Amino acid sequence: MTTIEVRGLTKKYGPETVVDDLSFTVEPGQVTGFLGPNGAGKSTTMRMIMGLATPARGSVTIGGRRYADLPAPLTEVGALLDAGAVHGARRAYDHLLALAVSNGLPRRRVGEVLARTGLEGVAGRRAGGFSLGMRQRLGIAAALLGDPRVLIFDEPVNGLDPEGIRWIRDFMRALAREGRAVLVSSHLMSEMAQTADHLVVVGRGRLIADTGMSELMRANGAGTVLVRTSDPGSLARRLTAAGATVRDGLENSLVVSGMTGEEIGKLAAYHGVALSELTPQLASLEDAFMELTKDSVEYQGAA
Ligand SMILES: Nc1ncnc2c1ncn2[C@@H]1O[C@H](COP(=O)(O)OP(=O)(O)OP(=O)(O)O)[C@@H](O)[C@H]1O
Repeated sequence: MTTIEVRGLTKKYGPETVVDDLSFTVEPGQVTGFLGPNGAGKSTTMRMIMGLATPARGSVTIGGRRYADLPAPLTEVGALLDAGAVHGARRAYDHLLALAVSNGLPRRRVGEVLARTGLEGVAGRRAGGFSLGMRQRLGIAAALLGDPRVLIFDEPVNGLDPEGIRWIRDFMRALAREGRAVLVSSHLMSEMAQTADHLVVVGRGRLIADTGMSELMRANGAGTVLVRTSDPGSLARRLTAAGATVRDGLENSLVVSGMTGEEIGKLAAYHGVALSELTPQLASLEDAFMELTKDSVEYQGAA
């Protein structure tokens, strides 16, 4: 099983320390969200993992070896760092074929990754005419060419429409289910809450938190569901009898923990109770992130 081990990683640009003594591990079989405000050092860290920037101190290894020491890097680690990096005049198929050939990978991988990313239909089209979503898919196809155990994605959903976001999210989860180690950066907690199993939070280049998503949810009261109905009293009794914890919310609502929205909906339907609202609460998680990173946001907006 291949992991990424980041140990004491430090990077300076001039007098600025942009990554500061950072240590964390990216485990296989899960999506690790790399979260932090703009300028926190996420891209720089990812570039150091991929051997594209040199650390001032510290080390990064993939399966125990530095990127530069990997005999066939594309078969160990794939990365999507900049979706715009494809030559616009190149056809998608040719772009992938050139990468495969120059890295000693079998030609059949091109067809396989085009199929996996849903690009077969546009394989003969020039990348310059691709939408952002298609360019992202092409970048992901390139990252998958060597069938690597480790994948790194820098802000992959930035600028995508909801369907594109959904596709990338599901794709990352599928890659993790296959046992791969997936590291994905974002500056949005709401995005990570729906994608990541584990979170590494950074601010001003420093580690702020390294935690399981579910632990963070529990610690911050997320995972509760807001429920509204015309007879909250009787629904509260039924929910409590079913094992949930219920407290009164604002304006006659109930705040329920210990049951998912789906379970609450089914229970209400079973008892013939009409619900006017059923909303999973993520806000407290967003608040927790703001609180964690408030001292490390570079440009504070005026309140
Ligand atoms: N090549 C470079 N030369 C000088 N400074 C740089 C360079 N690359 C990044 N920086 C600076 O390093 C800091 C961290 O940038 P980085 O892009 O790693 O952050 P980030 O967390 O990925 O944020 P974003 O989401 O905005 O890309 C920023 O202050 C940035 O201006």
